[in-house]
Amino acid sequence: MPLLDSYDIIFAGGGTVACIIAGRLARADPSLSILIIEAGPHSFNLHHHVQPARYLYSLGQGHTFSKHTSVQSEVLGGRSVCVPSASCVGGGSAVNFLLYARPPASDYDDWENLGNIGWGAESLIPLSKKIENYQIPSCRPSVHGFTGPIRVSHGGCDTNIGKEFLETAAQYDRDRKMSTSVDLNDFKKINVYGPWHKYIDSQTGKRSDTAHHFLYNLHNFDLDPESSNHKVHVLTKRRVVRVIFQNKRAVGVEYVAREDFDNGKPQVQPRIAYASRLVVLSSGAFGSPAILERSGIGSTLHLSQVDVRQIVDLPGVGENYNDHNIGFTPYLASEDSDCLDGIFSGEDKAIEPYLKEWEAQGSGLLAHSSIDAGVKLRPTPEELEELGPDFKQVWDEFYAGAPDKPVAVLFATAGDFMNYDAPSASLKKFGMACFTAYPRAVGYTHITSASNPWAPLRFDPKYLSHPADVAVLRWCYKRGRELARRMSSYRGEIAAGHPKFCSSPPGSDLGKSLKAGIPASVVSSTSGPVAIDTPDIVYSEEDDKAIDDHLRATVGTTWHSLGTCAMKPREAGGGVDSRLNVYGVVNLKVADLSIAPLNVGANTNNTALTIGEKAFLLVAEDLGISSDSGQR
Ligand SMILES: Cc1cc2nc3c(=O)[nH]c(=O)nc-3n(C[C@H](O)[C@H](O)[C@H](O)COP(=O)(O)OP(=O)(O)OC[C@H]3O[C@@H](n4cnc5c(N)ncnc54)[C@H](O)[C@@H]3O)c2cc1C
Repeated sequence: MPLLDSYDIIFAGGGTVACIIAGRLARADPSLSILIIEAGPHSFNLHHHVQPARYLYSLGQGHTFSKHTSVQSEVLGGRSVCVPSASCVGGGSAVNFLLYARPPASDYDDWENLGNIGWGAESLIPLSKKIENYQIPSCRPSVHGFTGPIRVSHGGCDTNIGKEFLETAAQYDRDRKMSTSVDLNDFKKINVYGPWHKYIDSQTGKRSDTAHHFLYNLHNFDLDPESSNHKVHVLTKRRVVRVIFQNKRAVGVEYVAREDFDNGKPQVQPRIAYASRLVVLSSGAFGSPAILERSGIGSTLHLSQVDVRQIVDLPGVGENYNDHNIGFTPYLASEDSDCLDGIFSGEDKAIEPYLKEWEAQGSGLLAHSSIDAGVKLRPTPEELEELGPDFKQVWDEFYAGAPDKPVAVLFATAGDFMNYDAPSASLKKFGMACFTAYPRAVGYTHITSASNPWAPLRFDPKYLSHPADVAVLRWCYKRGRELARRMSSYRGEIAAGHPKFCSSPPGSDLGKSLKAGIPASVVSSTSGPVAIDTPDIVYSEEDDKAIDDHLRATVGTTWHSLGTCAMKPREAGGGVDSRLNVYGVVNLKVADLSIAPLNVGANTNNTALTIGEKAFLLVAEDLGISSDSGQR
């Protein structure tokens, strides 16, 4: 069935969520004609998608990403930050760092409490089980699924960095537990160090994404929409400009290819595809609000600034931008450490040693994400003191009554994500990565052009503009550092990736004033770790300031953008109702992470997968299709 002008359903965006809904709909009702218009290329069987450990190299190359540069931020010292979002079929699920993480159950209950009936934990946890094929032995069946399409395993091997992180935590952090068999993703566990699993198929060692497990495996699916025998067509490398309405009823979309544009101006007429039953915006937290604004749905102020005629006044569109704020800290590692820096470089000669094992058995470092172990942290009463008054107020208002919510998530990384230079080629690198689970600062994203979907967005994530967000990352830096310097692989710190401390070595006046504690100064090299019972480093006020300055100079995205077409009441700034219908028009839904009304305390892919399953049920119900037949 070659390309048509008219379809039953059109998806604007072919990312994580879209592939789930389209794949399930196509199975539920094979007579449905579906068009997916995706900004990026296909990802089918390409090694930079399916071989897990290549993700960091792909991010550096940028071919399957859109980069969003923020306005300059005063609190970040005038710095702009760059937040890439996925741009390929499969979206984030096809390019992300593969970490399997589920939020605390109370996050979904918070969504429901905003008036979104059917979006609480009781409704969503079964969907999170439905989508997964959990391949970890000895788990609690009640919270996991074993027959869904998305594979979850520990990956191709256990790194010694991950093991040491857990061993060190067990001995050093007496306030928390450690267990090598704990399930950290049971929707409630916090303050236990344990293994961290990944979206990797344990049998093949391949990435488990929604493009391969929902779309590319449809019977008779063809990458070329012109020669396809299937009724699901995917048009790649095109962007949806706007939704076409007739009397506020969505009847199709206008789309363009990049080459149709020159100097920001269309050189050829944009094309239109019609949808007789439904248009679904699934373009992610940057893409979906931008399409709505170009379609005339948004705030009067923002639309008038770009000369778009308003058809629905919806001030919440593009607001409520949420992400997590991350800090990566690099350490030197012993020669025998299992680190992924070589693979991260993307060089064939560095990948070659791992290729055969991956091809033959689906195992080894190529079937890895570099993260084996982590912890969802909540502070003890003493640590709460240390976090200070800015955070205490947030604690009282937000965390104290929600015992399953972590304040931050801390991982050890078997490799250095920031690629700092090591002083000696014989040394390897590992890292500590920590992100704030619920940053208080919330940003925005708005269009700057009425018609050019490649024009930069006016965007500010507002990182660290709330003092509590700085306090959490400062605390995490110190915690990660204490753990790192006790790990057997530790060989020192890479100064360029640490704060510029002013404390002097012990013996100096300042050292004495620190009550003979260990001063904060960076240890550039050492022959090994400190003993477990070594006193903690003592930080002066100046040292804390140095950490804060460092955080402001380096804090970045966790690639977890969400919330910009929030599912909440219209008068509270909502973009969609709890059936995902855009307010003020008909036949138009948004289905992706932009609908999340509040942040979640975890990496966000699992929430996107769950939204995909929920959205499928809603769409199927609206279209009168039995959702049972969409199961496999
Ligand atoms: C680098 C990176 C690392 C990450 N690591 C992890 C991790 O380890 N674990 C985890 O749980 N989560 C991780 N995430 C987050 C997670 O992958 C995302 O939250 C999730 O995939 C978002 O799903 P979505 O469907 O909302 O959007 P996406 O999957 O981003 O899909 C949106 C799609 O819409 C397309 N699009 C945008 N605008 C248009 C337009 N105008 N017309 C047509 N198409 C358009 C885009 O090209 C994209 O393919 C990571 C994300 C990234 C980017």
